[in-house]
Amino acid sequence: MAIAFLSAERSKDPNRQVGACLVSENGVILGIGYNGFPRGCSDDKLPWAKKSKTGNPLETKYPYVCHAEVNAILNTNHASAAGQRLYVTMFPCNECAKIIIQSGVSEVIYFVEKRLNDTDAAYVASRKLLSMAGVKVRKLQPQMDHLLIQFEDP
Ligand SMILES: Nc1ccn([C@H]2C[C@H](O)[C@@H](COP(=O)(O)O)O2)c(=O)n1
Ligand SMILES: [Zn+2]
Repeated sequence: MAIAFLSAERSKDPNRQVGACLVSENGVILGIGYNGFPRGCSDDKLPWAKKSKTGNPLETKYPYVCHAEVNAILNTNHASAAGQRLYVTMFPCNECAKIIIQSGVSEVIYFVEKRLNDTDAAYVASRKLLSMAGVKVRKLQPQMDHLLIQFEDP
């Protein structure tokens, strides 16, 4: 999870930085991702706004941004994520849940949930899909509340 948090630091999303880390059954790191625009799509040419002043959704980040979970899965060299665990700083949305399921991930370990109530359809649908597909889901109970990384000569 600490690697997922580190990865989230690289996100350019001014409102929310999400990180994910895919590990094998044996705990070997296979892929890391954070939320960002697709490769070759410049951060300077696409909007990071949550809302558009004109009401045009194309002026917001949502149609363009790749979620951290998808990036972590796609960044691995493995054709299938079968048996693997995905650590993610935020509970996955329904679109990510579909990809998590289809790629064969066995377990999702998350840190926080975005949804504020039970009516947020994307997160309710996500839970429903993950449960139906038999993907284990659990909230991390961290054994530490921070991790210090100090850049100095060892
Ligand atoms: N599980 C998730 C949920 C969200 N994201 C990304 C997508 C956006 O860049 C950001 C959410 O923005 P907000 O609506 O809170 O301003 O987080 C993700 O990567 N994984
Ligand atoms: Zn998502």
